[in-house]
Amino acid sequence: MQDHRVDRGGLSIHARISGSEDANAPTVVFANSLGTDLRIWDDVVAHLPETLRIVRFDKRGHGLSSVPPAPYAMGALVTDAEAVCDELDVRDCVFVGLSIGGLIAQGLAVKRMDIVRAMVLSNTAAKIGTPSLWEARIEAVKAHGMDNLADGVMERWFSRRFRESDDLATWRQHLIDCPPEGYIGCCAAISGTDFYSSTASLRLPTLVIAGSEDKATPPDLVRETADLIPGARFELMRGSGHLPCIEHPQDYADLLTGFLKEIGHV
Ligand SMILES: O=C(O)CCC(=O)CC(=O)O
Repeated sequence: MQDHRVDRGGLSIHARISGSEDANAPTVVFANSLGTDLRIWDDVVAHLPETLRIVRFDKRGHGLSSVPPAPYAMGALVTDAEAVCDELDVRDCVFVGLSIGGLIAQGLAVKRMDIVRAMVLSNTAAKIGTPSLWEARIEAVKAHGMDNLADGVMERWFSRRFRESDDLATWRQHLIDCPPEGYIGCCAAISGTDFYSSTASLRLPTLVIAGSEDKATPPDLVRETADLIPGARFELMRGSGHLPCIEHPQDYADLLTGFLKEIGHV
């Protein structure tokens, strides 16, 4: 495993490579969700074929990346992902994006077909929420901090079964540890993003994953985005909330591996 720092004009984006050390190996890139860092993929990565080169990164304002002042533009988040891929010589990858990571995937696929050969859009949509929802979330964080948000977020992130387990505390703490500036910055980026037209123009192999108990991006919303892309396959993970990679990592890895086999990436 190698950690990298990708310079973005004074900002530093933290990236991690695991799996194959061969830069020519088939590559899978993972982009995570709001209020999380690249550790959400740990248990999925452990179940993927060893032949893959796996690249993960913390978007700006999250994990070990820099925290510039909010607000952030979606274009900047997409350019961060592009810079990570260019710096690490990623071409023809399968780009897996969860929630805001899925927005980044859609933006990057439109911009850089040489980088993205296929996408996995997980618990995401072409447009997530409304500007008023995001404005209220931003004001709540400014007024009361991350702790105050945590109970509501856990309800949207996880199924009831998971919320009653001992594992919840770890992920709740990750959310509370997220820098408020980074969280607010990314809320603003989501608020300003509507990819309906550009995503409808995409023609590349796409797997779309939803969680039956996802209250942040419910299955119907996710399916609507799958329907925009001709040939996209929609999969519903039963008993999962917004973060199926944490709740059911083996099943999630199996879905990814099946898709990678279908498109000849493993
Ligand atoms: O998870 C995301 O990236 C955005 C959707 C969201 O707001 C999830 C949550 O409720 O925290």
